[in-house]
Amino acid sequence: MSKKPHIVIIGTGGTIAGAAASETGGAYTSAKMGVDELLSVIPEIRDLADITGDQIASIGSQDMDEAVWLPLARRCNELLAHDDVDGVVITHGTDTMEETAFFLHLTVHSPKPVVLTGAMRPANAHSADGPMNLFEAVATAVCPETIGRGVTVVTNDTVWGARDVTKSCTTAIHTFQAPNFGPLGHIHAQSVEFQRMPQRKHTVDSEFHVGQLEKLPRIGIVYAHAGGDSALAVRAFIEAGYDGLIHAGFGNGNFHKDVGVAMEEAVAKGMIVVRSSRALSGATTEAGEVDDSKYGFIASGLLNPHKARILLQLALTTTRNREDIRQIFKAY
Ligand SMILES: NC(=O)CC[C@H](N)C(=O)O
Repeated sequence: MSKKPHIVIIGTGGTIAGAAASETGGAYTSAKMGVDELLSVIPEIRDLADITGDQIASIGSQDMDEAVWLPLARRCNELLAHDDVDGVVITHGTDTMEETAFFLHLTVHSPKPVVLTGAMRPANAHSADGPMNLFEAVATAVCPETIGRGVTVVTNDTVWGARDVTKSCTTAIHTFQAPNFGPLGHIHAQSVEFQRMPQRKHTVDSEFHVGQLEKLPRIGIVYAHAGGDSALAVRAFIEAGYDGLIHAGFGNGNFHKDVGVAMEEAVAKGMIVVRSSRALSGATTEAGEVDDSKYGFIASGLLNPHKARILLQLALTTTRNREDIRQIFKAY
């Protein structure tokens, strides 16, 4: 009999490890169960792989930040460098799962699978989605075809690419979607079928290294709405000495004229200003109503505001040159 793959499951918390007061719903608390307890609900996972559990945090992912991201990326790099580790599965709250996935997509330097999963229903709820999601995440991590596809998210029988996936619904178990391209693949009866590869640079081709980094550049996000009040938020970030700013704009990254003035002030102070969109799909393009070359802004392309923030944070660890950063937004 051939040796089973070795998968490390890293726990971070979230609803998948959450406990509700009642099995039929209602209030609950995230991050109550450790990896071993999760595994005890689905012993069949051990038929797929030899599993080692590792707990790096126990939080609701609304509290996720660089204090967890940096050690998590280092831990993944460390583990995957070992010949006897075939992949990593990370259990995570769903609120910021897409951000952690994209951060790792750009900072883990291995072709081996890194698969994030979570749940919308607490572990002790009826029809909890966590056990099947965890089982399918491990099935994806042991699948040889997952190698080289970058960091993935597995939920609801579906494999999503870290760059594309977003939480689209506040409560439904089919919350994860990739509005522009759809999933990378599907899972049926433990077998994973892929349809496509991510095209942009990631993992082994990434130039971003978290090595000894203790913190990330400070980037604020400002949300567009009818009226120009967000100019106040832009100026608050300028005064706080932030390194950059993402504008979650209207449609193709448009901004109210008063907010545009404040964004130009940010550029004049040396901040990098990226235009993204509050729309759910489509790219923020350079050739729209805004001429970025006139303002010194950068367009985020298909990255939503919170993923554009991560790419800008990492870009600023390598360069402060606006044109270089513009090229980074075209490459990743
Ligand atoms: N469904 C969830 O995982 C959301 C729970 C929690 N807010 C988290 O993201 O960790």
